[in-house]
Amino acid sequence: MTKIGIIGSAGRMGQALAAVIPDMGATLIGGIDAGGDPVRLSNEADVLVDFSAPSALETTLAAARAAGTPILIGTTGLTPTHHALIDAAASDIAVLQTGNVSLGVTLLAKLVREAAAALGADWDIEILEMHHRHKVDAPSGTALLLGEAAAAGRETTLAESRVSDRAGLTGARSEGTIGFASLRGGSVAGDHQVIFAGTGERIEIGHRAEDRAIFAKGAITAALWLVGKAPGRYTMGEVLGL
Ligand SMILES: NC(=O)C1=CN([C@@H]2O[C@H](COP(=O)(O)OP(=O)(O)OC[C@H]3O[C@@H](n4cnc5c(N)ncnc54)[C@H](OP(=O)(O)O)[C@@H]3O)[C@@H](O)[C@H]2O)C=CC1
Ligand SMILES: O=C(O)C1=N[C@H](C(=O)O)C[C@H](O)C1
Repeated sequence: MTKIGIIGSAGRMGQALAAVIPDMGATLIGGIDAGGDPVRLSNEADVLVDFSAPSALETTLAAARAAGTPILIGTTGLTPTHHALIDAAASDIAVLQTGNVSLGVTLLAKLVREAAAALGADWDIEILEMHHRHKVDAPSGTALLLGEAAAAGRETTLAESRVSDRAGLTGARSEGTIGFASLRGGSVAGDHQVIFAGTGERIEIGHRAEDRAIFAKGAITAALWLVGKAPGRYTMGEVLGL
């Protein structure tokens, strides 16, 4: 059976992962939290699953590379520097990083890309997300993933079109921008809505996560898929055949 090591094992996602692993033909061989040793875990595991904090990523990737262990990265709040580290690691090991491991959001991203391509820049795109009161990063990794899909549909980048800090006298909306709004409260597992606002009509498509089990199952499916893959950076679309 495939041996899985978890980075962030005592957290909300770590616990959700531990609950699904026995039913997915895998074994949980260990996990670490802040202060834990990723080197030993990387050497013992066939694949690592990371749902922790951005500050953990550099040492985790170094340990995974040294051991030749593939890794699924679900942690959000990553910066361009983290993405550069992931790109570098992908020259030695198989890596899949995504802001959302669910089937539903992976399909939603594809639909958003198609809609953005079909509608053109005079349809304003706004992305609304709501998460539980404990979440520490905003916009969510999923919202950014959906924004990237929308930008790709328009043949541009999110870096060129992102607006996520409206407050005060903002001025009118600039055409072609992609706006973000973040709500926090209660125990919401993760709601995302993409709004295409035209003149006189709107299209709204979205996804609601009702339980973290969908993330845990998606993460383990992806982790098992990564075992034995050549070094490189992979996507959930490739895992799910979408
Ligand atoms: N991609 C996806 O589909 C999903 C992504 N996520 C993301 O996963 C991450 C974790 O979410 P969640 O489980 O709710 O968060 P929690 O705060 O519940 O858990 C985070 C865990 O990571 C541990 N941790 C912190 N720093 C380190 C470190 N340096 N090394 C190892 N472990 C560390 C914490 O340990 P300690 O308490 O000791 O600090 C804690 O146990 C977030 O970034 C979240 O956005 C969540 C769901 C789905
Ligand atoms: O922190 C969470 O809980 C979640 N984080 C991910 C994100 O930032 O999009 C995925 C999911 O929405 C839950």
